[in-house]
Amino acid sequence: MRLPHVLASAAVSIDGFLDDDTPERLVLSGPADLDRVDAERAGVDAILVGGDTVRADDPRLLVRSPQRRADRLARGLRPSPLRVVLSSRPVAPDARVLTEGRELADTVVLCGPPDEVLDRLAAHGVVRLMIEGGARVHRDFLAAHAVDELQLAIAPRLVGAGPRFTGVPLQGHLVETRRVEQDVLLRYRFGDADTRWLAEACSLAERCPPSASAFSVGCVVVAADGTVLATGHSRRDDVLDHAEEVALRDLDHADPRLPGATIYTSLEPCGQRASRPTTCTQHILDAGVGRVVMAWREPPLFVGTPSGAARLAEAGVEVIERPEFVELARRPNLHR
Ligand SMILES: NC(=O)C1=CN([C@@H]2O[C@H](COP(=O)(O)OP(=O)(O)OC[C@H]3O[C@@H](n4cnc5c(N)ncnc54)[C@H](OP(=O)(O)O)[C@@H]3O)[C@@H](O)[C@H]2O)C=CC1
Ligand SMILES: Nc1c(N[C@@H]2O[C@H](COP(=O)(O)O)[C@@H](O)[C@H]2O)[nH]c(=O)[nH]c1=O
Repeated sequence: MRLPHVLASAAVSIDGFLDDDTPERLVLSGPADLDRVDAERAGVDAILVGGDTVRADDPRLLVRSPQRRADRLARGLRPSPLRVVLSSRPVAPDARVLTEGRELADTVVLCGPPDEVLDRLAAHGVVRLMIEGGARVHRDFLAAHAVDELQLAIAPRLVGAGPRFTGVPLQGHLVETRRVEQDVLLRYRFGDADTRWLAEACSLAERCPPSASAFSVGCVVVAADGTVLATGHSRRDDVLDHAEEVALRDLDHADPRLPGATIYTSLEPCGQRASRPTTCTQHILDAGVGRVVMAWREPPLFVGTPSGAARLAEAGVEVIERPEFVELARRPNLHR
């Protein structure tokens, strides 16, 4: 996994179009899906579009919800993510990405191949990037194998003519289908199994209610055949909840798939805790899960000597650490 983590987001018609062939802007998503996209915007560091999308749609590319803007501010972020326009020429001075919301977000214009653009954004501290189109930008980033997650909303209409959502030959892995009123959201991830499930665990960590006195962690339990058995994130059901604890709580420990399953977690499972008597390390051992893939080794912030990974390894669990995910795992943590 390289940084930034890239979420490509698009709305298409049933027949695969991103827009029609008229000059008027076509909004395919219904209100609930636009609100879902707004929540995704609030969870990234930058939103990127191509120059033709700016010329065709004149978007503002801002988080719309006042509550989400306030939540970002409370996390020490700008109210809305950095706006990035990919273009070989200057953006028209009257474009809304330049004239509107300047107090909420900056706008930069970048030019160059996807890898270079991503390196420049990473160097400026962008850990999560959302690409909102258009067709060419989606195609170029997919072709460069630079997309980690694709969110495709299918709207209930046929368009007939216009720019299509066109990719390249690339195998995706379906991680979720969700009805959003009249639209259907399809979520795909790319890459090998460990990479895509650890990235998914890090994305789940973004859902944690913020806390100054506990970590924000996400976790996915995946069977050997790729079936997701459970997911969890910190404080999911109760303020004291840990991610692995809630995921394993949802499972029957007699499930024969658990010994062959892997727990993907954005933080090393706790080996000591003050909040409850049973550690996540113990929950994992009790459930008999055979493999743990983790992103961030627990820093000695809340307990003196974090020891979860060592205890799991001593007990015969295969433990794999993927340090290239550390920045992604740290991002939702206020005290990082
Ligand atoms: N339904 C949906 O979710 C969405 C639909 N859309 C629709 O998509 C259409 C636009 O898509 P499309 O026409 O493919 O255009 P894009 O928005 O993908 O922009 C392509 C243009 O951006 C510039 N550009 C792209 N990549 C780079 C790069 N790496 N470096 C420098 N410049 C770059 C180039 O133009 P130049 O250098 O001349 O600026 C290029 O022609 C519109 O109709 C819009 O409504 C758009 C977003 C979302
Ligand atoms: N049409 C369309 C999308 N279009 C995207 O949203 C941008 C408009 O942003 P804003 O001006 O901030 O509202 C537009 O330029 C394009 O990137 N997105 C979606 O989720 N669903 C849709 O149907």
